[in-house]
Amino acid sequence: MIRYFTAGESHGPGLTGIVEGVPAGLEITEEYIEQHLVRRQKGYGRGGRMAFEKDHADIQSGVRFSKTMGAPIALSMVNRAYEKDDSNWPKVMAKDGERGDVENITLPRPGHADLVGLQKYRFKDIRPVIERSSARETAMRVACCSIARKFLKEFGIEIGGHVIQLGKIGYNGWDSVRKAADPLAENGAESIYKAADESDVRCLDEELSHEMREEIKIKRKEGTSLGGIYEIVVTGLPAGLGSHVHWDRKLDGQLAQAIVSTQAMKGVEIGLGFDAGKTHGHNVHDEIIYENDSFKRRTNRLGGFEGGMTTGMPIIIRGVMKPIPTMIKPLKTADIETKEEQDTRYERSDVCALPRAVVVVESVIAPVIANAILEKFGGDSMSEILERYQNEK
Ligand SMILES: Cc1cc2nc3c(=O)[nH]c(=O)nc-3n(C[C@H](O)[C@H](O)[C@H](O)COP(=O)(O)O)c2cc1C
Ligand SMILES: C=C(O[C@@H]1CC(C(=O)O)=C[C@@H](OP(=O)(O)O)[C@H]1O)C(=O)O
Repeated sequence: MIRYFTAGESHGPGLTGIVEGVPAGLEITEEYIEQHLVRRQKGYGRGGRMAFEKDHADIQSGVRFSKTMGAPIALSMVNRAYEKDDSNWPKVMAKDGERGDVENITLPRPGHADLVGLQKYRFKDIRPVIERSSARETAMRVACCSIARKFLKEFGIEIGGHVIQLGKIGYNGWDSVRKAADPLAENGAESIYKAADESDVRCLDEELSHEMREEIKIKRKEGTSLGGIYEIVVTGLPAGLGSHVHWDRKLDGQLAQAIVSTQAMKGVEIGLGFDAGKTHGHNVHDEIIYENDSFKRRTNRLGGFEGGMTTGMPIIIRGVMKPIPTMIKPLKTADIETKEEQDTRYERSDVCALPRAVVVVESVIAPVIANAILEKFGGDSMSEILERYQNEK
């Protein structure tokens, strides 16, 4: 079973990741990981920080001559924000010594982890909460999960995501999204992300991309922020990953958990999702056919899942990201020291991180699916698992 841990503060010296349970013999390089790190940094609506961070994960252990050894893989990444010549962060984030004149942050931002994190850990300063709740952590998540993504690729399983709604701009219903994404998915879901990456808002539709960009411009000027909805497609799956027999073995539920555990994610839908509740059964269930020696579904409105198991059709899963909590135009908040009403204080922030978040969500679902493969076809080395996969799938 693949597990990963991340450590590190947003403005500390760097981020650390440990990925445990990766079988021996998987080819992995820093260059492979970096391509997804670079993708995560790109997107219209990003804030100033992404202009100078150059995310790169150093492989510290577990890999020899570009192949995994079955041992834990340790990754490390520097925060350029900390290292810059004019940086105050070594002083603010010092691991020892006296606090000196480092100010307390006392104005919690509604929608961020600030107030509850402070209440929970009994801090008098919001800084420690900001540092760990920040989506800076997603840089290391992407690095760790890219290894699982590479594992899946060895089985022909590909993941690709795209933006389908940004604020009020988006596709006109399920069929119009399918028209844009499904022809690409026929060549594997990576075709979806490669096409979406051509757009700086990660939308497959040129006209919508333009409107989304304009919407970000407007909302930035207004001093507010935006979220939206994305769709992730996974292709090349065998039928029967996950299980119907117990709640925590249902793969669709596990994927939802991975997505909602990502900063700012507020919901998940699978296939038609919430729209399935607005129509009748004949518009929802996918008829079964037998074609080219295997069972298939005539349509894929249930997004590749029945009974918590993959049907063998592509997984289609969507998530919603709320608008960014840090905004130029203030909201009201209460100072944690004086308890007086105040305007929130603005610090550098993304206006819309949705295009970047697509890469994070593509990544966080990879270990979940990789573990379903390991559960069914498991082994200690890639050759052993691939052998079983070929014989048994
Ligand atoms: C890729 C990405 C970038 C983000 N950038 C910012 C940001 O610049 N400013 C901000 O206030 N929140 C940003 N967020 C959202 C916060 O991290 C998130 O709202 C916060 O951690 C609270 O957690 P919750 O929204 O899951 O409740 C970002 C989220 C993601 C996924
Ligand atoms: C650093 C990243 O995202 C950060 C996520 C984030 C937040 O509050 O979640 C706040 C911002 O941090 P800063 O104030 O240092 O600019 C973003 O830049 C990143 O994605 O690598």
